[in-house]
Amino acid sequence: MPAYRSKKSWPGAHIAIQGVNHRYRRSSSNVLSSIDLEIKPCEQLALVGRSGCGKSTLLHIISGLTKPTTGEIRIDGALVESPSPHWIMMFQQPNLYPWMSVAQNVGLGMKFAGRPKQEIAARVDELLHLVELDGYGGRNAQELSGGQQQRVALARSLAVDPEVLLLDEPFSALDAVTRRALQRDVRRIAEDMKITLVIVTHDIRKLWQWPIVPW
Ligand SMILES: Nc1ncnc2c1ncn2[C@@H]1O[C@H](COP(=O)(O)OP(=O)(O)OP(=O)(O)O)[C@@H](O)[C@H]1O
Repeated sequence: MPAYRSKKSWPGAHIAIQGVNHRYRRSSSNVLSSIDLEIKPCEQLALVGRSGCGKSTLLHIISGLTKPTTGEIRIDGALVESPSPHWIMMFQQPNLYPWMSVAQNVGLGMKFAGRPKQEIAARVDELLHLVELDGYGGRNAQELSGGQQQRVALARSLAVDPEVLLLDEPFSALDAVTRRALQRDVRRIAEDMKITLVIVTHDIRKLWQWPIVPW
């Protein structure tokens, strides 16, 4: 696995989940009740709980995609109020654009951010090397296997240099060997790039060597 040394001089992002309650609009009860959790800079944590207990909802709240009914999320002291390239979520489906090449998918966030073409091309090459997809840049995204597509999704997430990566069971549909390799690689990359990492799952057997917080 190629190494990547972070240029960040800081210790990584700290996440504070404070008094979070959440109730969906048409629901009669809370999905989340009084959630308090502190995640330290560069910590790598697995939240494990039964199906339907609210794990995805909590990740959506941390990422700013969903506003909690009450309570708040702070990342390095700043209130999370909306999605941001600084805190990125990866989903079970890689959600690549099938009509685009692998390189175009990986570079999309940088393109939207207005980065120059040459910088995007160099960064995409670096990231494809990091996720062990050297030479795949020109391939069509839909020609890749499920594991390779998740590697592309990982490279795309890393392209914007996030501080926090939230994994909503992104590897659960993959075979055991591929899943284990991807988890090992994402943990190694997160350590190198000083990214705080949170994964959620209802299936503890699908985790590979994570510190676990039971729900
Ligand atoms: N948009 C929504 N509107 C109403 N209810 C929702 C919505 N999204 C999720 N829920 C409900 O909230 C509860 C928690 O859902 P959530 O997806 O957070 O659970 P989970 O722990 O991630 O489950 P799983 O392990 O099966 O993925 C479920 O009962 C679900 O039906």
